[in-house]
Amino acid sequence: MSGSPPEDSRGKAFAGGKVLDIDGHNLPPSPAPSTPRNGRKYNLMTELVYTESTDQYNASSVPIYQSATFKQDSASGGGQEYDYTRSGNPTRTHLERHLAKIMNANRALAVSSGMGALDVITRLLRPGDEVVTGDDLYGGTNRLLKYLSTHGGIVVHHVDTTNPETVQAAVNNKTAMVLLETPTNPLIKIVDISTIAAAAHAANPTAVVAVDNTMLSPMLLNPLDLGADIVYESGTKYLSGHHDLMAGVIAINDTALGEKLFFTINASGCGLSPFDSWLLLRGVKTLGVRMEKQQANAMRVATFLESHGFKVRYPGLKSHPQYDLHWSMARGAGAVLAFETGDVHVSERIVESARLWAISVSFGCVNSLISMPCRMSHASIDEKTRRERNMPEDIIRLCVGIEDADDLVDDLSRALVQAGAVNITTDGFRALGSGNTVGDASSSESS
Ligand SMILES: Cc1ncc(COP(=O)(O)O)c(C=O)c1O
Ligand SMILES: N[C@@H](CCSC[C@H](N)C(=O)O)C(=O)O
Repeated sequence: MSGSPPEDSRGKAFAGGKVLDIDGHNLPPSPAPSTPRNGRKYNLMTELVYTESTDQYNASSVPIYQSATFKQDSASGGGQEYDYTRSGNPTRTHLERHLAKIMNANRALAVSSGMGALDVITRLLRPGDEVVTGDDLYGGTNRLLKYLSTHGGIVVHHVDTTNPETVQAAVNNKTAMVLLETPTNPLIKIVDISTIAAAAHAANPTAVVAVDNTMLSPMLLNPLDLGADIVYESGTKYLSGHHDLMAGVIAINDTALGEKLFFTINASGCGLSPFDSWLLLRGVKTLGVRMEKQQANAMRVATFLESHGFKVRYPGLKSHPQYDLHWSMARGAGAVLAFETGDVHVSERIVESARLWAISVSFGCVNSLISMPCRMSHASIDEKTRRERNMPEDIIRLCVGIEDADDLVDDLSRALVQAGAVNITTDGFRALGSGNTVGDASSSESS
């Protein structure tokens, strides 16, 4: 599906050419797709901040076109780029072109939330279609898929996506979509995008492979380069980085697929607002520096926990069972990690003892968060299903921010001790039930 050359659909609309939607109707003029994906001039850290001004006054920060409608030159209903902000807005177009560039895509589309992005994508499905997806998925994704299987006539197969053969076995000629997350949320399992995309396309060439890249962001992973047809992510997380907006982003290479997705966005009215487009563009510019610091802090925290005997899930650690696979695809480990304590009440006490780490859902923000996924972000997955999918109730998720690493480790260390999560001796502490006591409870630099 991927790899079609870029095409300016706006040109077709203006030339009076017919661009038809999936049901055979004329499409409204859509804002021009981005410049070609290989049109990057600089390295990613530079491209994140570099945009060519499209403003008549050469404004350094793109203006917020806070206008719902645009005056037209004539009554003929054509001949200009924008008519109504639901269909297109200059601030949103500027953002979308910037996102397409950094997501290695021909086109990017900005919508009102990550779930809004998935909703748009799943409207490609028709009753009777099948979806193959993971058994460890963000709770909201699971909820939307469950809704579609209950009310939309879609058959959803949840399989172990860490095993490409299992995915391949689940794909058949009714499979319209393969939906992947890597690392998975919250168990931090790694999924081999290239192998699965190749196997899915071989088994059914019309199947669309969609990857949720929220956990890593385009800073660390480009699923389109690995054979995915669609990449989407919650812009609420790393892309914006400050938890001050909700946004979703979809990126594609295939022109026709892009038009279908744009049609749904315009028809359903979920395009990102001008103000949030501006905020997201501002956030993206610091994605590189934020991610570098967040990853360094996450590695420090993961190493600290592991050295004190906790079972830590983080692809930056060599102990991660899919370490090599992760690094064969990605440029970094991200800043979300999870660990278990063996006791749900101990986990609860750790979370509630933390002070610097805010008890909060979400991730990708500049400040550090701590949560219990089974009770918070993934509570919409019922307990029986969580058990069937081996989601440990005691799992704690840490979403690491840009604070001073010593402060983060010290606060966590204090919370572990206060919660009674560790055995303390004169020479240090170690996770309950994990063997010898090592480390020094009073120092973040221990072991
Ligand atoms: C992996 C993942 N995908 C998608 C979403 C949905 O994003 P949003 O909250 O912006 O709707 C979230 C979190 O909410 C998420 O964690
Ligand atoms: N109440 C919300 C929970 C949002 S979870 C946000 C984020 N994806 C995370 O993983 O923390 C809901 O029901 O969707």
